Amino acid sequence: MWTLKLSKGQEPWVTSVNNHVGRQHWEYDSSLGTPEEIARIDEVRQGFHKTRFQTKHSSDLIMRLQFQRSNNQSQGNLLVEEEENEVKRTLRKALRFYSALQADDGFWPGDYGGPLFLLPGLIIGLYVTRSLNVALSKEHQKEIMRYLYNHQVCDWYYFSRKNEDGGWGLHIEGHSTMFGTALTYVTLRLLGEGLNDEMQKAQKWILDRGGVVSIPSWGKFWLSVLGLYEWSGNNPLPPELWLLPRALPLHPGRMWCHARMVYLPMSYLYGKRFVTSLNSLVLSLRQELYATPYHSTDWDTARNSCAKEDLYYPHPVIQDILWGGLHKIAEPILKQWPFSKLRQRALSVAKKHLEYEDESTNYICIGPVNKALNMVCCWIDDPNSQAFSRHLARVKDYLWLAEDGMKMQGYNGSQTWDASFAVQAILSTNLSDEYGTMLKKAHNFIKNTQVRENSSGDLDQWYRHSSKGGWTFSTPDNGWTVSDCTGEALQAVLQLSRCPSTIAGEAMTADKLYDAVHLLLSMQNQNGGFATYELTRSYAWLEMINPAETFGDIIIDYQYVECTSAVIQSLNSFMKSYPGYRKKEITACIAKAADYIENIQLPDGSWYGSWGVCFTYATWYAIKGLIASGRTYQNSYSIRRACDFLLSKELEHGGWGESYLSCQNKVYTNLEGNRPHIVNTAWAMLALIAAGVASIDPTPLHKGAKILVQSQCDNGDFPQQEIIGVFNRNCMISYSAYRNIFPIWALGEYYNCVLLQTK
Ligand SMILES: CC(C)=CCC[C@@H](C)[C@H]1CC[C@@]2(C)C3=C(CC[C@]12C)[C@@]1(C)CC[C@H](O)C(C)(C)[C@@H]1CC3
Repeated sequence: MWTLKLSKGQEPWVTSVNNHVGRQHWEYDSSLGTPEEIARIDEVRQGFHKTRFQTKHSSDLIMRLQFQRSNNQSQGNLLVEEEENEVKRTLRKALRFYSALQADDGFWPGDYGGPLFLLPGLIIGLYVTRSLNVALSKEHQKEIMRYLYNHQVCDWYYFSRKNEDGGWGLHIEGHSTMFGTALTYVTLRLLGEGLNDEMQKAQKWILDRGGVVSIPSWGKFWLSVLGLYEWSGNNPLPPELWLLPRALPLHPGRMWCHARMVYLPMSYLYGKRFVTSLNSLVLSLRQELYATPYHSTDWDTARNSCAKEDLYYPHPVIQDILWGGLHKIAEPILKQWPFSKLRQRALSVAKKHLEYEDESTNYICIGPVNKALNMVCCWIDDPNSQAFSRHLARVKDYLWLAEDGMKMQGYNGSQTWDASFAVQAILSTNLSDEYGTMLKKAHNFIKNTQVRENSSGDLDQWYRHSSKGGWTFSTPDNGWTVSDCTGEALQAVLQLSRCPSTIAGEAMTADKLYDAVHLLLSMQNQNGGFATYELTRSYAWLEMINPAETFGDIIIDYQYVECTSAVIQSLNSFMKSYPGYRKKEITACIAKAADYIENIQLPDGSWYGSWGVCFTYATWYAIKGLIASGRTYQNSYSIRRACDFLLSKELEHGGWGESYLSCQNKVYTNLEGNRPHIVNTAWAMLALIAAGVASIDPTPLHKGAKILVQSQCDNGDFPQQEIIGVFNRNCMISYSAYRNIFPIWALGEYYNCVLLQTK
């Protein structure tokens, strides 16, 4: 049976800065599990499979079953009094349930899946490094295949295009794309699948669109490594960019760290034109995926071809001219002596940066894409290297098992982020006396996950911002601190520090809080806004050279309303506890940040959300930020317009429900059938309550609360609904903890700030 291992890292090659606290990974042990337990797991798997075309999001049930089995002592008052208020009863049940899902080390493990282009990168990476069976047991491979088949788009689902599907999307809820379909097809073939019915449908999907030549650039890249596509059919990814002066706007050191860290190993492999040795499977795939014979493909035209299903960000002409020039003029020159020396030099500089990233993240890497790529880079240099072994040992940190199978997550988890929200949600209920143990544990977790030191060496040389005092999204072993992750964690520990230590445990010491504040203050941009991991280092017009057709806004680290608001809220909270510390700077920072938020408000009163779906998420953040900066409903036109926007989107029968289409189309879109979504409902309610709308008319809040109360499951859990996270405009990602955290938070605020106040 599968078990989820928490905060464990005793195996060789795995290093940690905090003794592995927060690490989560799955292991299979055939000797574990009673027949009943195994049958129950099969049952939830079948349940997902049966309804997979209607409910595309899994509900993280295998983990829930494990917690149920381990009989985790749930807390709180088990005797729910008959006459108790319905909202309070819902909250008690919800907290009791959620406390039973908490790990001993204080975090809430969970599924961070959603994108479908991540597993193929890993499987191709493991295949070319001949490590598929080393890193993944047969059981892993079985669950991975279960996952992939479970998320194949059904042919009868899209009635209008009967018998036309069988592909895979960019993410679990999306329409079929060449990127998803071709890479998943290849993945299944590498895992040993033959041309069964499902595979034939997928193959037809690909061939009907002219074959794999029109896969987007990241797909072309992976296929080239595998020998399924020629390097000459890729646009150049010159490692020489790393040799340019930093003053140039397009220097990689000035890009968004995710783009920088993905294009770094890509340029290394491109510079080396690495291709795995061809074998019969690869040769067969060359026949299966191309509509015309492989060797007659026009690779030059293929460089710029992209299937219409995948095209989210079409290349501007200037990009085609740029790549064309580099491809036709620069690349041939760089192959000739003495210019080839330049390439060698660029490759060795790139390798140094790769090593730095690997080491400063304990081989986790900043994300799932460069994780797989860096691993391949280490292997091609030395298959027996320590570095490669250390990479293999961290593969499991990205894999998650649920009833839909085993997936590759978007990060090595969302541990710190979820724990920080969870604390704020629990505190909002005012039931903390009953849930002290849960809070104490979470408090310890957040204290244990603060990043204590900057990454090594001269930060500037490695294009790193400082990280001391910050928090990452996942664990400190990942090393990359984020502005809003730091903001949310700081708010959580500050709120906890105001609770009696008998309930919440010892407060964090002032010096550590100062470190966090210091870091946050160093991250504010000229215009007042905050970006994600670093300062904005270059210009938005550089987006012109974004080569990834499927993602928008990836080239630089832009400022975001979410990040800006989280920082305002945390600094404001800090000022309450430490009014004298860097007061002038903090006050100025908050005022400027609030102006930034106001400046980017959209004409309809909303804000566009970049990391959650979508206008409801960002508008919640914006309102909270503006309120924390001292503005009020009464004195701020901006807040009033924002509230009007949210009120105008409430559904007829109460609640809010926003579709992921809002993110890609940038237009507010209800979920199909105008259904409410508990997480959107909670965000909207939290925003309206914070703005004080209840004192004007509490009816919309009563209606929202009713939706939340009615949605609760008998055991205190809440249902998993549509996918609620997003990145780079077009790809969706799961936030599995939100279904518990946000209804608790919104009902907590509702109970204390609306019901009790209007009694
Ligand atoms: C296009 C590429 C490189 C794909 C790999 C996926 C990453 C880029 C995604 C996966 C998780 C992800 C959505 C994340 C974020 C950035 C983009 C990430 C890292 C951040 C840190 C941005 C700031 C956000 O407020 C928040 C903290 C919620 C997220 C967390 C996850």
